[in-house]
Amino acid sequence: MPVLEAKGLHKVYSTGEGNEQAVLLDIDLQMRQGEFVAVMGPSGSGKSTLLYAVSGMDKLTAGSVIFNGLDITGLSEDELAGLRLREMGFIFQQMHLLKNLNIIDNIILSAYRAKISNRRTINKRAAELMERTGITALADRDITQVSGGQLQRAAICRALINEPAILLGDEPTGALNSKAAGEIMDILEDIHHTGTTILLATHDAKVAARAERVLYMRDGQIAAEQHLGPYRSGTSDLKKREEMLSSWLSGMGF
Ligand SMILES: Nc1ncnc2c1ncn2[C@@H]1O[C@H](COP(=O)(O)OP(=O)(O)OP(=O)(O)O)[C@@H](O)[C@H]1O
Repeated sequence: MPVLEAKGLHKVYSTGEGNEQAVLLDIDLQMRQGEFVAVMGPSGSGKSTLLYAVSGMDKLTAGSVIFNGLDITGLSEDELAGLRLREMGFIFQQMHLLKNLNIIDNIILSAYRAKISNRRTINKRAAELMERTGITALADRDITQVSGGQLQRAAICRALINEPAILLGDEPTGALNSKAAGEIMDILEDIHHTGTTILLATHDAKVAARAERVLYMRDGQIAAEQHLGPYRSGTSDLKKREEMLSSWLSGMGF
């Protein structure tokens, strides 16, 4: 059973004075458990909208999303919020960490909200995640006292605290320099290898080269896709994958 199955996703925005803009056009997408998929495409092609649509954050004009066998299209806002909290992890620029909480409290907050574990288990998992992402020493820091890369590591810990079935990322390395971006991708790669399904939107071929499959969106449609196959971390293979992907993308005018 696919972890995520989107059928005929169609999204139309009203742009005022009776004008409408179709942003997603009959998109079909299936992701298997543990798969790592990257979505690329020009600015405005619909990548973020696709992520919002599959997570139920945006209402569809038509189509359905089946998540772990459950059709989520007809769920209420509360049911969707609960599902996202427990089963989906988000690394979106718009979902900032909370300013009045330190790093550790930002990470554990959604675990307390989800009420699926006790305090001891939550704290243990947070400690493991911080260790894995190299931010243990920053647990008590205010979020204004850490770097952009460290904040992004904390956002990854927050996204994973409830052990989601899928991790969704919108430009997870967008605000980072290339060294910090590479480190974040190493972490996501490691998370993928432990079995987490990942769907990322990115402009960066270096980021997408880690994925097993890359979708290319144009004008609200998946215009093409490239199967790169599994990537073995730390191998020189990454450069080759990136070159192959870049030439595929330039063939499509990206
Ligand atoms: N709330 C909205 N109302 C109207 N149009 C919108 C809204 N949100 C997005 N759009 C439009 O939908 C289209 C797709 O936007 P989306 O953010 O999904 O693109 P994207 O591929 O993620 O772009 P980028 O790479 O720049 O982030 C754009 O033309 C955008 O202007």
